[in-house]
Amino acid sequence: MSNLHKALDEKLVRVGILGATGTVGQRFITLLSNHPWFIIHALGASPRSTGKPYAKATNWKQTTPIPSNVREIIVQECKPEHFKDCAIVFSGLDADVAGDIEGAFRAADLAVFSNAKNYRRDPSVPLIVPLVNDFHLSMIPQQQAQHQPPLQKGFILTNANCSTTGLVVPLRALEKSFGPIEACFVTTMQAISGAGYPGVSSLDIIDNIVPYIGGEEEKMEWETLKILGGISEEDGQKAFDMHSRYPLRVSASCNRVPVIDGHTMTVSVRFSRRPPPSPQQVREALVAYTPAARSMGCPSTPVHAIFVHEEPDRPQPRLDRYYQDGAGVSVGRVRQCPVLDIKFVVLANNVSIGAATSSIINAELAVLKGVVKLPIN
Ligand SMILES: NC(=O)C1=CN([C@@H]2O[C@H](COP(=O)(O)OP(=O)(O)OC[C@H]3O[C@@H](n4cnc5c(N)ncnc54)[C@H](OP(=O)(O)O)[C@@H]3O)[C@@H](O)[C@H]2O)C=CC1
Ligand SMILES: N[C@@H](CC(=O)OP(=O)(O)O)C(=O)O
Repeated sequence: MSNLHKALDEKLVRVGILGATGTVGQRFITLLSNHPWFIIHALGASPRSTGKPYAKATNWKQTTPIPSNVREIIVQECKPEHFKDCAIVFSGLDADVAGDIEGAFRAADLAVFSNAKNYRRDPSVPLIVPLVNDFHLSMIPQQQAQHQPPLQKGFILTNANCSTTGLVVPLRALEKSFGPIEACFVTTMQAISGAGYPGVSSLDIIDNIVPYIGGEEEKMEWETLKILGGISEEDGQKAFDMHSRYPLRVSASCNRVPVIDGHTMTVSVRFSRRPPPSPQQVREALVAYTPAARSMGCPSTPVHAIFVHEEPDRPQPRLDRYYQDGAGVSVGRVRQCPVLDIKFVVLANNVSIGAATSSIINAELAVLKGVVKLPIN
């Protein structure tokens, strides 16, 4: 065990949660209330909630009770002064307000780990799915140096759209084993909780499928390229290469289905390599995939980044979304595709690995890599 791991086990790191009362915020609360390194210190939400004890402010929808250590914490306005003692600030803010609030927190030299879409396209902000592209953390010093005035500790790091997250984990595993993928068709069946609370009206979604989620297809199509791309450097300036060295084309079709949690998607891929790998080789590569976060000892990383089902009718959201506490990605039905090369089904828990769990593993990685500055570093 490293000295840093030992120090983290002995002294908990204070963290705050913005948007703590929402769907993603509640998942943060559940996961962080017994985290081995982090302790919840401050909570923020909208003016509707501020000044109230957390238990009164939130409309709790989790299957476990509100943790006793957060029930009485008074919800604050999302202003940096209330979070100045937090080494890490997680954000589950509504995208309508996340841009300004997260920007103000960064300017106050706070480290922000965001679930919102607002900064994902920013060329200085990493978009990190921790089971895939942890090395994009190396962009943070440049973001801090370019900020006016330059920052010592503050930055914004985002995680991906929940559907993108489920897609890129198996794609990375396949590219690692078989080289570039040049085309990908993906069709999603997305849970209602993806739209927050109260989200989609029951009259719209019961006995129905809604074949449109605003902005979702575009996000899947470009976020995938930023996440799977490398980082290039010219004249001392780093830039995300958007998978441009081996162009990948993604076509996404997104649907809302009457499932509470867990985004399912069907995926077909074409590899550059000829002949392409067989379904059995693909299965083996997915099972063998071990992200750096696991080898580095990030405590929230799942044992199996990808669990491959052999049964012909899995994964299913109701049965598989809480496996490994929702932290891994489930894959099944790996088989030949008569149009592209290989097709399979993916299930990812949108609120866990698709949101809060990814943010938390990103923060664990940032601590271990010294990107989050702690007195114990
Ligand atoms: N749900 C999911 O599966 C995923 C969501 N995301 C993203 O995560 C973020 C949160 O989503 P989700 O939890 O579903 O959304 P919710 O609508 O459930 O929660 C939104 C949160 O933002 C707070 N908020 C709203 N307005 C303000 C304001 N003016 N000032 C401060 N806080 C405010 C709310 O506080 P209050 O309760 O006081 O109104 C609440 O805590 C969004 O950006 C979303 O796009 C990303 C991936 C997956
Ligand atoms: N739009 C996603 C959830 C979400 O909020 O995505 P994003 O963080 O990319 O806006 C869904 O409906 O399932």
